[in-house]
Amino acid sequence: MTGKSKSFMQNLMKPFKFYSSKEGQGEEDLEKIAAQEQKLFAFETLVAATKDFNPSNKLGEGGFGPVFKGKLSDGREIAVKKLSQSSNQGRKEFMNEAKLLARVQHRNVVNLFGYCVHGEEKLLVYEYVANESLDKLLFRSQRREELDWKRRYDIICGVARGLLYLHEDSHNCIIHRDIKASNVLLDDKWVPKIADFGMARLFPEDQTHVNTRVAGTNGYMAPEYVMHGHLSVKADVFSFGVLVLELISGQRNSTFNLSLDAQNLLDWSYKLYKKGRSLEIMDPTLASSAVIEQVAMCIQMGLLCTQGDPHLRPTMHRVVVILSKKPSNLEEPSRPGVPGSRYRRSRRPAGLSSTGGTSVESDFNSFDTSCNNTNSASATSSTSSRNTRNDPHGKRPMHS
Ligand SMILES: Nc1ncnc2c1ncn2[C@@H]1O[C@H](COP(=O)(O)OP(=O)(O)OP(=O)(O)O)[C@@H](O)[C@H]1O
Repeated sequence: MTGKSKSFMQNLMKPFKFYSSKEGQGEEDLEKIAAQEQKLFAFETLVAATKDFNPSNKLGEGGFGPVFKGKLSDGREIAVKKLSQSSNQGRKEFMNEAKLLARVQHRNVVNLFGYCVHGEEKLLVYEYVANESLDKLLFRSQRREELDWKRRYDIICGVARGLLYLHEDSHNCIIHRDIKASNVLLDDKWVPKIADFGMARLFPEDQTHVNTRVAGTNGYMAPEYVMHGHLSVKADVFSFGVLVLELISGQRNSTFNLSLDAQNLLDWSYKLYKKGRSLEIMDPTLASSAVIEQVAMCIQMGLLCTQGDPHLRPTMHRVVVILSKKPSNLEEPSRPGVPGSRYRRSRRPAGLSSTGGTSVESDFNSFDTSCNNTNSASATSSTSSRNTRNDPHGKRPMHS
C-alpha cells in the first residue's frame, strides 16, 4: 500500500475509534477528514448552488429540517440537507448520519458528497437523486403506473443489496433502523438508493452490545424491537419485508384499509397466502407487467422477512441469494409479527395506524443489542426520558 493510500485508509477508519470512545471528538475528527478529502464545503458554495436556499429549490422537509436542490459550479447536482436550528432531531443524529455516510459507498446507498458547518448551521451535501422518494411514486402520485413489475422487482433487489452491504460488507455492521418507502430514493435510471441514516447504528466488530433506544417508523418496526428493545439486523429485515409487501400491493402498511378484514397488510397477505390466494394482494396496475412466479416468490419472501420470530427471518444475504435464483421452493412462513404494536396497544385498537408512516422514537430505551443474526439481547435498564409528543417529525436524537 502506498503512503498516500495508507493515510487515506487511516483517515477512513478514524471515526470508528471516536464513535465508540469519546463523545465530541468525532465532530472534530470528521471535519479533519472532510477537509483532507475535500469533503468540506464552504457555506458560500452552498448558498450559490441553492440560490440562497431559495424556497423554489426546496425538495422537502424531514426530521432534520429542509432539503434543497442545488447545482455546483462543476455541474454536479446536489441535495443539501440543512439542520434546522429548532430541530429536535439534533446535532447528534446529524453527526451520526455524516459519520456513517462518510465511509459508506455503494450503488444502492445515497452518496454523501460532503459536509458544511457555518456557525450554528450544519449542512449535509448529497448527490441529487432525480426521481424522488419511493413513497411519493408508490402511494401518492399519478406516476405510480410508471412503477411496472420490472422496476419494482429491481427496486426490491437493489434495496436488498444495499442492506446486505450495510449489514455485512461495509467496514462495520450498520443497522439502518428506519427502512421505509420514503427513505428509498430513485435515481434517473430507477436505481434505488437507501437514504436517511439519522437513526442508523454502527456496531464495531469488537462490540456486540450497545445500549440504544427504540427509534423507527410505525408500520415498519419489528415487534421484538418495539416491545423489548431487541435490536439486530433482523429488525431491518422485518422493515424490508414490509417494504416488499407494500411494493407488491401498492398499499401502505401504516394506513392499511381495515375493511379488508385483516389487522394490517402483513396479516392480510398471510391470510391470503395460507388460502393459496396470495396473488390477490397484487396492485392491479401490475396486471399487465407482472411475472407471476416472481411476484408469488416475493410475497412469500416478504412474509418470511416479517415473521414474528426474528430467528426465523432470513438474513439479507439469504434474501439476495433467493432473489438472484430462479423462483424455487422456499420454506413456509410462520405468522407475521405485528409491526409497531407497542404504540398500537397503548393508543388505539390493534390494526389501526397511529402515525401514517412518520418516524417515531419511543421512550422505551436502553437495551442490549446485537449485530449478530440472532438476538441474545436482554433488557439492561430502562430510563424513560423523552417521548415524541412535541416533535412534528416524531424523531429524537439517539443516546449511546
Ligand atoms: N439526495 C436527495 N436527492 C433528492 N431528493 C432528496 C434527497 N434527499 C432527500 N430528498 C428529498 O427531501 C425530502 C426530505 O428528506 P429527508 O430525508 O430529510 O426526510 P424524510 O425521509 O422525508 O422524512 P424523515 O426525516 O421523517 O424520515 C424528501 O422528500 C426527499 O424526497
